[in-house]
Amino acid sequence: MREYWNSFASLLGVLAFCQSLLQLIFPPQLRFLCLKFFNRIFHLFSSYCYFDITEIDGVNTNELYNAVQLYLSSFVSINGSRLSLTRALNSSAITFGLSNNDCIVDTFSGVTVLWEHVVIQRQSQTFSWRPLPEEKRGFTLRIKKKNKSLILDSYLDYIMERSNEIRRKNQDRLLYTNSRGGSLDSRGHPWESVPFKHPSTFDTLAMHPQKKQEIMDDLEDFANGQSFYQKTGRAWKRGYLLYGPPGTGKSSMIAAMANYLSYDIYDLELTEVHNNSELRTLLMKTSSKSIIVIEDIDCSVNLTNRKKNNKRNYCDPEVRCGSGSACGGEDGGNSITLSGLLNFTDGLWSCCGSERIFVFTTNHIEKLDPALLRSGRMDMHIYMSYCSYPALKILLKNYLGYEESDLDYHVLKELSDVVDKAEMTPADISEVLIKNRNYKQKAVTELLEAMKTRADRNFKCGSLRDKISDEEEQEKRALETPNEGSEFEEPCKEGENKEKKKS
Ligand SMILES: Nc1ncnc2c1ncn2[C@@H]1O[C@H](COP(=O)(O)OP(=O)(O)OP(=O)(O)O)[C@@H](O)[C@H]1O
Ligand SMILES: [Mg+2]
Repeated sequence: MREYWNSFASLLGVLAFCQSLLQLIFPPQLRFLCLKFFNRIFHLFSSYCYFDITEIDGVNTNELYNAVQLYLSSFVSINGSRLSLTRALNSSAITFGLSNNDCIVDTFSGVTVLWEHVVIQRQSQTFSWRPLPEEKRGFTLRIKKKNKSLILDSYLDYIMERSNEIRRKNQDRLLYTNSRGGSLDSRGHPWESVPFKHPSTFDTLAMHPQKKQEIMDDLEDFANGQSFYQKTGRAWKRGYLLYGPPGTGKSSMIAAMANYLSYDIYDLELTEVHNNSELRTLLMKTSSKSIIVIEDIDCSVNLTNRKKNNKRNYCDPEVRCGSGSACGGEDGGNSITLSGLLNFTDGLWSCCGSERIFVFTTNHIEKLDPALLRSGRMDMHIYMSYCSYPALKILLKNYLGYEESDLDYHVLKELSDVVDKAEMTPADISEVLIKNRNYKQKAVTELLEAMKTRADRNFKCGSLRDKISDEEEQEKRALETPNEGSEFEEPCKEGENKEKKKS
């Protein structure tokens, strides 16, 4: 045994001597070239080839890296021996991942591949125009050279598909916001995200069941319509305009849509967008299977029609000063224009990515520019109305567990008579029901009382309004030089005006 150790020690000595000799003879550059050369030779004769998938590709986030990470996380918990566990802020799901510099084997169509998660420290002196993560992360895929075509043709596509599926099914969907005002994070993203957990669904949404079904069918058709959109040459996107008084469920409807289709939501805050090109960047960074929302579009920014904009926009950075210029305009330096927004929803840029839904909401549809409303731009205009009787029944069921048959016939009759006249929003009604949800009878009685009071008030206000506007009308007509002949037409005009007011 001692002899064996002696010869091993002398061998090490010889090796150390050879190494120092080599270092003496070969300068470092030459050594590096030699190593590279031997590496090449090794790869030439090796039966394997390698693919590096880095987390950041130049300056952009590499989607394939995220997809691989997600894909591996689906089976790494069973096969891996050393795992990294992560849980995003506010998320309920724990994600398994491959530990740093660890490997895992996968099989696809009978072919075995090896994945290695490579993590190295980033050199601090590396120059970058934005902060980069401290570690360089990537996956290395090792496959047999003879299987290269199979892997490149189908395996990577399969990974992308699977990762999308996994993300939709297992992971929390995300609610994105651009509240950082255009600045990018270390991975080059202008959006910030939190897990999306809104409980609103089409079941909890109080609206006419037929209208609800129409919307659900439309969403379903859209989600399954890839080949239709392809065949007809249309971008795979759809626009919904939700309008109606506050508290009628526009935001709840968006949440229900996202939950129904399992889509992410991008809540676009227009006041945080400085110009049209920033808007385009935001659009480019949205993923497919998502809903892009602009709430209260009438009050977000001063969007006037394109003609007016053209006149006014001598100070539009994109027209004159070049993108990013800081020349202020009427709207205090915010140079996002209606045409920019229209391009965002409808132009060439709107179809980067696919399967996306645009939803705009407003309380005042009459304030919107007709260009935004023309058909093809917002495919469906959905009026979210005051609570109707069918919607009221849904609220009674959801909040109190009351079916129609559980309520007294007379109470039902009273409710159905007064609900339209009361003009109460589902938000108003749900407030009354929540307050008394432990005393169901009391809840119904109080609701009926509240509705009657509102209906009474509306009636009085309505007749007062009619009276005032009739007087105003008469005064106006008196000032507009009345002539004898016009008296003949008077009753008819008045009738018309009343009709208009009603509508
Ligand atoms: N149609 C509805 N069905 C069920 N609940 C509703 C409905 N409308 C409103 N609500 C309730 O009222 C609350 C406010 O509704 P929501 O925020 O969706 O209204 P909104 O129309 O978006 O209002 P705003 O125009 O002020 O943004 C919600 O939390 C929800 O509980
Ligand atoms: Mg809302």
